[in-house]
Amino acid sequence: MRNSFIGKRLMGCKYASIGAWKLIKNEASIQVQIIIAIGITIAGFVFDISSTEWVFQILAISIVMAAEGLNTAVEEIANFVHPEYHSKIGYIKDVAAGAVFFAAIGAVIIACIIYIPKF
Ligand SMILES: Nc1ncnc2c1ncn2[C@@H]1O[C@H](COP(=O)(O)OP(=O)(O)OP(=O)(O)O)[C@@H](O)[C@H]1O
Repeated sequence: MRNSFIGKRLMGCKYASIGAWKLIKNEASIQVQIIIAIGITIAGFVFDISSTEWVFQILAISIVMAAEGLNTAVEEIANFVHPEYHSKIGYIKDVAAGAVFFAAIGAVIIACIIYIPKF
């Protein structure tokens, strides 16, 4: 079963869920984003946002968290392959963090479009 096509896909899901749990358990930035995601989800129920608004809100939360997870992986690789100071490592880390910044800006804009008209 483990070596079958479906077995390998199921094992992939298992490893991915373990990775997600490691991110939640070990990474402060992901923990902060989970708190923000819970807060904005409660706001979604309080303000009774539409199905379309839910879709964009869930997409924004997922994209920010996925980008943050990938940024963490890049940081871990960089620290592993070159623990000492190097300008290239600094560049790599800054560029990876920049990707999270793009996702976060998009999420803030989506939140403004959804919630500002409700006040
Ligand atoms: N080995 C290094 N060589 C050069 N610059 C580095 C190095 N490590 C970190 N930096 C610089 O310091 C910044 C912060 O690095 P750090 O590894 O603390 O990332 P961080 O985003 O603060 O991590 P975390 O999300 O775990 O708090 C990087 O964006 C980079 O500019």
